[in-house]
Parts: sequence; C-alpha cells; structure tokens
Amino acid sequence: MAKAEFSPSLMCMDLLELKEQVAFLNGKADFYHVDIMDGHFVKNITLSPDFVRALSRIAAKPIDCHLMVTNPEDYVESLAKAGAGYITPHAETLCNQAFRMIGAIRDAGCKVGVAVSPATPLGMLESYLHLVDKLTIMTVDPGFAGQPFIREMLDKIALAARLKAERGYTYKIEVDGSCNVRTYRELYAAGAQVFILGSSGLFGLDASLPAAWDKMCAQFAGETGV
Ligand SMILES: O=C(CO)[C@H](O)[C@H](O)[C@H](O)COP(=O)(O)O
Ligand SMILES: [Co+2]
Repeated sequence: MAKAEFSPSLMCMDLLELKEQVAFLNGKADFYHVDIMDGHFVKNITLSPDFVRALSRIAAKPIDCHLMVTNPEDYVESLAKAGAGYITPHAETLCNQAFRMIGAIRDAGCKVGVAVSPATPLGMLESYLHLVDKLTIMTVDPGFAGQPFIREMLDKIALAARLKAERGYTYKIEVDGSCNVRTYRELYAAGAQVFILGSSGLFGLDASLPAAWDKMCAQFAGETGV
C-alpha cells in the first residue's frame, strides 16, 4: 500500500487565520485542496483564482484546484498563472473536450487531476485515465462540506485501484468528502492514497490546528495501522 497523503480542504479552514494555519500546514500537509465552485455546476460559490494567487505566496506544498464549474476551460490560464500545481476539472464537464483540456492543463505547466461525482461511473473516463496524474473520487455529492459519506463509492475506489494495478496507470487515487475517523479504515483498505481533510477530518477536531492535526494523525493510525 502506498504511503497515505493528506490534502487539507481550505474552504473548511478558519480563513481569518490563513497565514498562521498555512505556516503550520506547510510542514505537515502533502497538498492544499482549493475548491472553486461557480454556483452553476454546483449550487455554491467558494474560493477563487485570486485566493490561489494569495495562497501561492505562502504555500510550500502543491495547490490542487478542484473545479466544480461548468466551463473549466475558462479557469486554466488564470489558475496556472496564480500558482496552481494541479488543476482538477470534473469528468462530467469534459465530455466533449477531455483530451483538449488535458493538453491545455499540461501546456499551462500544471499537473492533471480529474474529479468524478458519485453518480458517474469510472468507465466514462476510461479513454483518458492513462493521462491523469491524480483521480479524485467524490465520496459525497459535490458542492458542500459536511455531507454524509456515500458508501457505494468504496467499490469505485477499489475499481480505480484494480485498474491502476492491472493497466499500469500512474494516477494517485484521492478521495474527497467525509474523510474522517468513521471512514479512514474502509477508504484506505479500498485503495485510497490521498485523503482530503475538511471539517470532519481536520478543522473541526480542535480549535488549535496543531492539536487537530495530532488528533487526525492518531485517528488515521488507529483506524489503518499506518
Ligand atoms: O469538494 C468538496 C465538497 O464538494 C470539498 O473539498 C469539501 O471540503 C470536502 O467534501 C471535505 O469536506 P468534509 O466536511 O470532510 O466532507
Ligand atoms: Co473538493
């Protein structure tokens, strides 16, 4: 099993403590997860390319932009210029432009992520999975933090892990949504490698972020043995 990696979801952090919390997370996290929503693909609006631009001035880990937007092609250039490390559109918005978008993200100097909503089968991505650096399997319906875990996604994670092993794909398997002490064991056993930590997995564990991180590590180790 690959070493577990952690990606704090910054829409769930205390934005009034951004500098202090990022200074701490720079020594702990593996990625920063920045959710960008347009109010159309999902009924919510959260962070933005301007937030990424400010974050990139203090972040020491790759910034992963989860694009919950109907037209991801409109965001590639501004996010790359703002300092994004990964650009992660949703598979549901790539139907007529998957290879064009993958090329545009790479040409912009970023790594390619693709997120897939719970109702979307992995088969929809089959023709381009070999081109993907990180596959984000949504374990909640996209748009909001604090939603209930969708257990059916465990089979999709296991399928992603099997395809990777059988076909030699190189993508990291990431899970987004309700990653916490109640789900770590099954997520890790199914093959998840990168865990997005939101309210339930990190920021809601303690008012002190260092204490919250220690609690998260203890919970994860207690549930997975790693
Ligand atoms: O993509 C997201 C929601 O659509 C965000 O990354 C959330 O932060 C993610 O779901 C984590 O939040 P949670 O409270 O741990 O579910
Ligand atoms: Co997300």
